[in-house]
Amino acid sequence: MDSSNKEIEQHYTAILGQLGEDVNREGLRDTPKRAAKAMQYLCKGYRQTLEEVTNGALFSSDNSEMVLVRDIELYSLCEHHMLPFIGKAHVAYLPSGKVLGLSKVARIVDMYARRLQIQENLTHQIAEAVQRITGAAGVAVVIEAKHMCMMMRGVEKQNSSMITSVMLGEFRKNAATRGEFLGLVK
Ligand SMILES: Nc1nc2c(ncn2[C@@H]2O[C@H](COP(=O)(O)OP(=O)(O)OP(=O)(O)O)[C@@H](O)[C@H]2O)c(=O)[nH]1
Ligand SMILES: [Zn+2]
Repeated sequence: MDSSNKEIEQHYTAILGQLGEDVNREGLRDTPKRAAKAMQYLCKGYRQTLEEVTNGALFSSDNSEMVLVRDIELYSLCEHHMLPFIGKAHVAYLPSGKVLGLSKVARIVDMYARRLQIQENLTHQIAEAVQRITGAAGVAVVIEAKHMCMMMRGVEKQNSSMITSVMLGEFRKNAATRGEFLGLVK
């Protein structure tokens, strides 16, 4: 990690120079190092696994009613521009013998958000991971986010947001279950 940080740092120095900056001025002296560290943090999901972030926090339960964790804040980077998209995720599942530690749902969201993403794939990856780790009868994920690449540049639309959803298992098959979920996250 240290040697790759050093390399990223050197690339940032070159980029700053190419952008017309004086890379030796005081305010920028440590900027390549800080930027490399920040980018490593924003992409730390590449170095995590589902097993690691859930840490075995899976508990036996007879409850088969919907578990919903809503309004999980989310910071990711779009893979097209490497600019942030920011929003919230709602994640629900129908337990089938096992429930997941509450915080682990948010940790799963973060693990996939802290990579270069498009929102559709992020939504899908979270749903598949929750399904895989819990063996749930169904999983639903909705993400609503604003993309800086659409706001700060490009088409420059400040008020649009993107909503994506993935429904697996019972949430896909059963309109009433899906309706209950959508009603709760509205
Ligand atoms: N579907 C989807 N598109 C995204 C996401 N994030 C960014 N984009 C879009 O990716 C597209 C890339 O289009 P290009 O034409 O290759 O790139 P560009 O010239 O920078 O496009 P503009 O943003 O329209 O200026 C743009 O339409 C972005 O809005 C995402 O999460 N999902
Ligand atoms: Zn983008």
